[in-house]
Formats: sequence, structure tokens, C-alpha cells
Amino acid sequence: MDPSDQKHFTVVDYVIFAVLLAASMAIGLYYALSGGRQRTTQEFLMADRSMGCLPVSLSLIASFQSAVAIIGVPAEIYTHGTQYWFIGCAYILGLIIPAHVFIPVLYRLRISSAYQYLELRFSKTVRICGTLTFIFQMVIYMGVCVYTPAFALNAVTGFELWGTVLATGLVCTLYTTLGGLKAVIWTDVFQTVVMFAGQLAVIVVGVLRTGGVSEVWRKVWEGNRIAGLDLNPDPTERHTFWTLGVGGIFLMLSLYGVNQAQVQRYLSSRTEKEAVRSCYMVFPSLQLALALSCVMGLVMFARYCGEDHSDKLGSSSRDAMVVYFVMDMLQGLPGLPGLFVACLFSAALSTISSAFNSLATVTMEDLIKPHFPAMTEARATLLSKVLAMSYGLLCLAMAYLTHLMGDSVLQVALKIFGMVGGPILGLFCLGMFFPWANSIGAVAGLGAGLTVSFWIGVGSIVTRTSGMKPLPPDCRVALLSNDTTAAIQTALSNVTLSRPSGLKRFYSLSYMWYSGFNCFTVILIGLIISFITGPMKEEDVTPGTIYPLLGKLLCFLPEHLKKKLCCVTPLGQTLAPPQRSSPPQHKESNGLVGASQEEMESFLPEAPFVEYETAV
Ligand SMILES: CC(C)(CO)[C@@H](O)C(=O)NCCC(=O)O
Ligand code: NA
Repeated sequence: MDPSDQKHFTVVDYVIFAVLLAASMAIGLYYALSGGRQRTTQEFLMADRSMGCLPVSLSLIASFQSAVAIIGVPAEIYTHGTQYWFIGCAYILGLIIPAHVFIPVLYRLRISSAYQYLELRFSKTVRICGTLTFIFQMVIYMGVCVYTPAFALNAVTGFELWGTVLATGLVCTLYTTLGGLKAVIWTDVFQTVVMFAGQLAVIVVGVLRTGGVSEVWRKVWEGNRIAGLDLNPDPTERHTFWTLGVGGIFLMLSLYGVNQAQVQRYLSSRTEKEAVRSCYMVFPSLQLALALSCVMGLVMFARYCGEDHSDKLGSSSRDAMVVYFVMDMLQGLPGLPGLFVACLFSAALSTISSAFNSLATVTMEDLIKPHFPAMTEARATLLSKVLAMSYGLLCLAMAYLTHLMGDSVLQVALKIFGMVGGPILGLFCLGMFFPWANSIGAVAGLGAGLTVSFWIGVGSIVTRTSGMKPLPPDCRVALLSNDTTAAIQTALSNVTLSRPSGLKRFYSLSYMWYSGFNCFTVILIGLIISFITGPMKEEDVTPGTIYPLLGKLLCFLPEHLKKKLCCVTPLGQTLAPPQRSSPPQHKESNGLVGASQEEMESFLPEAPFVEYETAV
């Protein structure tokens, strides 16, 4: 093992790290042995629909806040300045819209998988297409999540790369498989706290060792790292207020509105109110998480700018550099390097466990149950556990794929969310907001959305115009005299002035617009195809699956015109409580909170679907 390992890690550090893993396992065991002992899919996958808003909200942040953000955001701030911080603006609408549009519709349908919605609204085919797209998205995302902390630690401390990947995957698979969603949510709570503690420790030590807050501020100011609001409307500009603050809303909607990992948490809430409240409570914590990682980037800049570390590191990766800086900064403070490693792994474990559990849920609910309606509850639960475990193993394989990529990890993760999550968001929006959309339109829209998204995504990789400005290899330039800096900046802006044209310009769309653009493509193509093949009629749409968005936006129009334009009449009423009992095919998930054992045993998955698809 690398000698630097000993330099950074003392016994206390190993103990702290071991405590994290042991506590996570213990929570898993606790929920395996208490409550209903994970003997029903209702408990294993839905936490008995009994969760309160505090654990749910912390768990909601944990789902998509992984080591990728802990390492990637400081790397981004260190290299490009604080412009990325403006993504915080997108959190406002990005959480209000899920709370008041997606949660009410999905919660009132009493479903278990978000993709059940697609069957209720469109058809079985659309549901399966949606599910498969989601599985694809989460499996590649998981690869990035497992790989990132392992890679960074390996580069700096000499921890065995694949050993770390294996350990993360195994611990996580174990407690997820043992304790089900309850264990996943409660470990998330614990791990989120560890994550914040680790980041805070790094910042405090960093500020103290740099010479105080005012010194840090002076250095980042002189180093040009504080960015003003960039209102450049160019959609190919990587980070501007528009790409981050507006494009980011769609990114947030695809994660917090329709992603199964999050929807499952909303659905596991005791009441709809509790679910909405937990969504609101995400806002301050998510802002805190963003602020901590941005400030960490700034502190690192203040402390290290001008020093060249790539020779010691043997890697030019900015992500590995962040871990190097942190370890260097915490040197000689026993326990803190261990806390930071625990912070990285908390972030990773909480994301991977959510992914495992949500993948097991959709595979069970959407792909298996509908085909084996006679399966017993015991068998279904066993199968869910086997599924959670198989996805664990699959994610190890995916980590290897990420190993072969080598972009900034933050950008890779956000690109996956945009390229695959964007079209899924489009599918849900098409269903919820546009009553005319039919299932042919939905499938065609999703297909077109994915095609265009991969066309741009792969195109941007091939032509290497990710919109990233060429920057000097290290930030020494920032500390040179103002003249030199100005000269270099002019040179840089000249580079960006020679804009690519035609297809290349299309490929250089900022990755922050991927979600919004792909969502829009799905809706557009979906509507066109629906109108060609015969739009859905009002009486054919399952009640409770439409959100009267158009009606609300056009509230100034007279009633008869609105009715004509929006097709569905009972606009105001579509969301009224009566839905609770309406979809007959959801026996398995109906009010099981206090259900008796017999009711559990006799549950019948997916009765044949009501014929409503006449629009074709
Ligand atoms: C997804 C957002 C923007 C939501 O806050 C943020 O958590 C983030 O940048 N996440 C990166 C992906 C990850 O941490 O795995
Ligand atoms: Na996480």
C-alpha cells in the first residue's frame, strides 16, 4: 500500500469510518428484525406508508446528493468560479412544482411505482417503456456514484480502488436487502448528518489554516472566483443564469417530481400533507448542501491557488485534486480525514441504497407482478430482495464503465439526469398536462426524445464542444498581474467568439438545458403524433390522472372557451379527493396501512386493465 496512506490515516480515522459502516448495517438489521420484519412488499418497498416528514425530507436530499456533488461541486467552483451556485435559484420552482403538481396527482392514485401512473393514463406499453428508461438511467448513474469516492480515495490515499468499490456495493446491498425502505430512509438520515458534518469540518479547518474568513475572501476575490449574475442568453454557454436557474428547474423536476426514488418517498409518507411538507423541507437543506460544497471549493482555492499538485497526484483530474487538497488540509488532525472519508461514503451509500430500493420496486411492480398475478406475498418479497441484491452486483459492473469515461464526474451525473431523466419527465408532463395525448403519441414521443437526447449527448462527446471554456491547466494565472489576466481573458473570449455552426452548434447546447430540451421534444412529438392518430377523448381518460395546468394558466378565459381548449371539463374537480377509491386495479396498494394479514395474503396484483384506450 502507498505510504501516503499512513500519513493521512490514523487509528481514530479507521475507527470513525468503521463506525459509519457498522451503524448503517445496524440500522438495516434493526428493521429486518422489528416491525413487520420485512415480510411484505408493502413494508419492504413502501415502508408501510407510515413515514413522517422529517426522515423523508432528509432522505429526499440524500437520494441525489452523492460523493459526486461533494467532490464535483468544489472542483467546479475551484476551476470555473461560483457561477454554478446560481443553480440554487432553480430549487425554488424545482421543489414547489413537485409539491403542488406531481405529489397530489401521484399520491391520490395510491400507487407504488411512479410508472403505474403511465399505465393508468396511457397503457401498459407506455408503463414498460417508462420503467425500462428509468432502470437504464439509475443503473448508469449508480455506476458513477460507486466509482467516484473509490477513485478519488485511490488517487490520494492509495486505498485499493476495486476493493473500495466492492466494499461500498456490498455494505449497501446488505442493509438495503435486510431492512427495506425503512432502513434505507433511516440510514439516509444518519448519513446526511455525517455528510454535513464532514463538509463543515473541512471548511472550518480550511478557513483557520488559511488565515480567517477575510483572508479567504481576499484571495478568491483577487483570484476572480466570485461570479456575478451571467445573463448571456446563449444556450450553448455552459453555465449562465438561464442554463442553471431555468434549465436547472427541469433537472430538479425530473429528479424531485417524477423519479421513482423520490416518488417512492412521497408515497411512503403517512399523509399527502406530510409528503408536501417534506418536499418543502428539502429546500433549506438542499441550499445548505449547495452552499457547503461551494464554500469548500472557495476555501480550497484560497489555500492552494498557485501550487501545482498534479505531479504528486499522478492525475490531472480535478475531482481527485479536491480529495488531495482536503486530505492535505486535514493532515495532523486525527479523526478528521476519517470523518471526511465517512462523509464521502455516507453521501455515496445513501444514494446507492435509494437506487437499489427504487430499482427493486419498479422491477417488481412494473415488470414482474403484472405477469405473475398469482404470486404469493412471501415469494414476491423474497424476489424483491433478490432483485435489490442483483442490482447491487450490476452496479459494480457499471462502476467499471464510468472508469472508462473520464469527464468531470459532476458533469457526467448531470448529463445522465438530462439525457435519460429529461425524456421521462416529458412523458409524465405529456400525460398530466395534455388530456389529448394518447398512448401511441406517448411511446413515439419518448422514442423521439431519447433519440434526440442521445444524438446531442453523443454528438457533444464526439465533437468535444461541451461548451467548456479552455482554461489554463492550473489557476496560477489568476494570481498574476491584472494586465496578464485581462490579456488572457480577451484571448479566451476570442476563442468563444468563433462559434461553431450548424450541427456543431446543436451539439454544443449546454448540458444544463438537456432536461428541459428533451422534455420539450417528448411533449411536442407526443402531441403531434396524438393529434395525427386521434386525440384521447375526455371520457376515456382515467379520472385523477390529469392536472388541469392549461385550465389554470388560461384562467382568464371565459368558461366555454376554456372547456373547448382544454378538452377535459371537470377541470377544478379532477384533483378532488374522490379519486381515493377510483382506480380499481390498485387493490394491492389501497389503504394497506392498517391492513390485516389476510388482506395482505389475498392481495391480487394488477387485475386486468380497464379498457379505456379507444382513441386509436
Ligand atoms: C442534483 C442536484 C443539482 C440537486 O441538488 C445536486 O444534488 C447535484 O449536483 N448532484 C450531483 C449528482 C450527485 O451528487 O450524485
Ligand atoms: Na446520497
